[in-house]
Amino acid sequence: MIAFHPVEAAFSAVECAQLVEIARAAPTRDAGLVRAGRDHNLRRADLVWVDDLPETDWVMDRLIALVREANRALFDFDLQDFGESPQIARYGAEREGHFGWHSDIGDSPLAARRKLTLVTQLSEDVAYKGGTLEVWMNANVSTAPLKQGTAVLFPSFALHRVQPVTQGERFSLTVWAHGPAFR
Ligand SMILES: O=C(O)CCC(=O)C(=O)O
Ligand SMILES: [Fe+2]
Repeated sequence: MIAFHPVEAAFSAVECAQLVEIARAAPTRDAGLVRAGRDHNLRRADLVWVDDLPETDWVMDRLIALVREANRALFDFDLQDFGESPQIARYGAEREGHFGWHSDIGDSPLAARRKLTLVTQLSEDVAYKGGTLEVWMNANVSTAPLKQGTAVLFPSFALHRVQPVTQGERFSLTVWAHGPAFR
C-alpha cells in the first residue's frame, strides 16, 4: 500500500496565488472537524469552501482529473463521487494554526465514505515556518513536499497532521473522493 503519492505542478504558481486571493476575499469559517463540535487543540485553521467561491469551477475539474489519474495509476480504489466541496484552509502563526493527528474518515454519512484525500500546497514554502503535512502509514511518517502547487494523495483512513505554523501563514486546498466501503 502506497503511503502517499506526490504530484508536482498540479496547480501553477499563478493558479495557487489566484486561489489564495479568492479565499482571502471570502468570509472564513473556523475549522470544524468531521465529527460535530470543535476542538481547537486538535485543529486551528480558517476554512472556506471552494463551492462558495466565485469562478472556481475549473478547480473541481482539475482536482477530478488529478484524482482519476492517480487512482488509475496507483490506488485502484472503487471511487464513485466527490460529494463534498473542496476546502481551502489557512493556518496562521498568530494562533499557531495546526491540525493534530487524525484520519479523514468520520461519522457523518459523507465523511464515512471518504476514500482518497488530495491536499495541494497553495503557499510558497518561504511564506511560513512549521506547517508541514505529515502522513503516517506502514510504520513510516512521510512529509509532504513543501513546493507550491504540489499535491499529495493518500488513503483517507491514513493518520496525518499539520504541524503548528510558527511564522507566516500556510494555505492548502483539500478534496476528498468518495466511494463504497472497503471490502
Ligand atoms: O491542510 C492540510 O495540509 C491537511 C488538511 C486536512 O488534513 C484535512 O482537511 O482533513
Ligand atoms: Fe485530514
